[in-house]
Amino acid sequence: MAESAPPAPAKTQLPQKSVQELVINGEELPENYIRKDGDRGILDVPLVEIPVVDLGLLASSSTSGEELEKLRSALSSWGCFQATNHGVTLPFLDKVREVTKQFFALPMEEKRKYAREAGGIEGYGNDMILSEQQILDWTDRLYLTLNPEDQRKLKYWPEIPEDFRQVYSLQTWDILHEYTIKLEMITAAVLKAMARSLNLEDNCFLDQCGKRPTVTARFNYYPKCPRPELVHGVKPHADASAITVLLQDEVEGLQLQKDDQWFRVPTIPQAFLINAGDLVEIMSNGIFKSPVHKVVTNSERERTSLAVFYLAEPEEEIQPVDSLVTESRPRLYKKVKNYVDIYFQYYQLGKRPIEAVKI
Ligand SMILES: O=C(O)CCC(=O)C(=O)O
Ligand SMILES: [Fe+2]
Repeated sequence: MAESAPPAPAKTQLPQKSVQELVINGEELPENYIRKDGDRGILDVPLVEIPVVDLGLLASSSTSGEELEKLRSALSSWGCFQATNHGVTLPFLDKVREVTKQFFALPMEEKRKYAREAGGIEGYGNDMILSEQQILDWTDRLYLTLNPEDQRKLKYWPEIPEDFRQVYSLQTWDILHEYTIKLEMITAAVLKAMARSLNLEDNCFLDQCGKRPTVTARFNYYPKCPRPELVHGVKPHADASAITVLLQDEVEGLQLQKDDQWFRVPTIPQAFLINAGDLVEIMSNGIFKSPVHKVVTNSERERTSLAVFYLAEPEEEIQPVDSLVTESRPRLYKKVKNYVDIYFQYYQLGKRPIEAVKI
């Protein structure tokens, strides 16, 4: 990154207990989960109809004009869209949802085999503790690197439920591997269409992310919370990715901020919610928005989701595409590499990481 060096990262510490254990033991809400901001009673916000984009139509040149415009408009206003007709069948999506639920339902000693280690990021655990004052999110997670394949840490890939790693139906690939491959195609098609929607060369966003982009998966589990208004499922943030592909279950919880107002995001069983991340906001010189979002929990139902982050190769330089910098639209962001490092350093200070690269 350029001149302004961010502060050194705090060492991640091992969490004492998963949120699930707190719930099982019927413990009082620990102090370090209770929000100190005054923003209470926020569960009942308006539902927003996020634009739905048909990825099949985007791909076909005879029909793509209108769909491209929908994509462009959705990403420049909301920063996200519901992607349908993406080529992944509903039974397969349901299978992914099911193994996610099965994993978090395993006995604690089984899940602990995949526990995150001190100083590490990957594996199973609760919110990563980055600073002492941090208010923890009401969530447990399993965090894995999917790509490049040679960087997978298979010791964190659950063997139970067995579908997670082993044979799915007649194929030799495991579910998560298969899901990774399907998402590779979808993310490439979407990043190309995003470029095309701005009259740019198809590969201009993809190329900036490098030949070996990092792709990570975050399986999120939000146990029921006796006092949902006191905690965050996930506190407000924007993603460090180029794009994020989110698979929600049937329980609502995601909220999106636009013009200082929060909106509930609906769940659509056959759709992915795809959002722009900070890298796309930078590359598009601010035309596409990396939306601030958060998750609220509820006292009646637990919720799971799977977020897949398509990131850049760490050493690749990301910057606004030349032709999007004009006299009327001056360059908004500096050149940046290793954005994930900057991201966590600013996040722990409660700042929006993208501020670090604004000109
Ligand atoms: O659980 C969700 O719906 C969203 C999770 C999320 O924002 C994230 O993992 O970055
Ligand atoms: Fe997110």
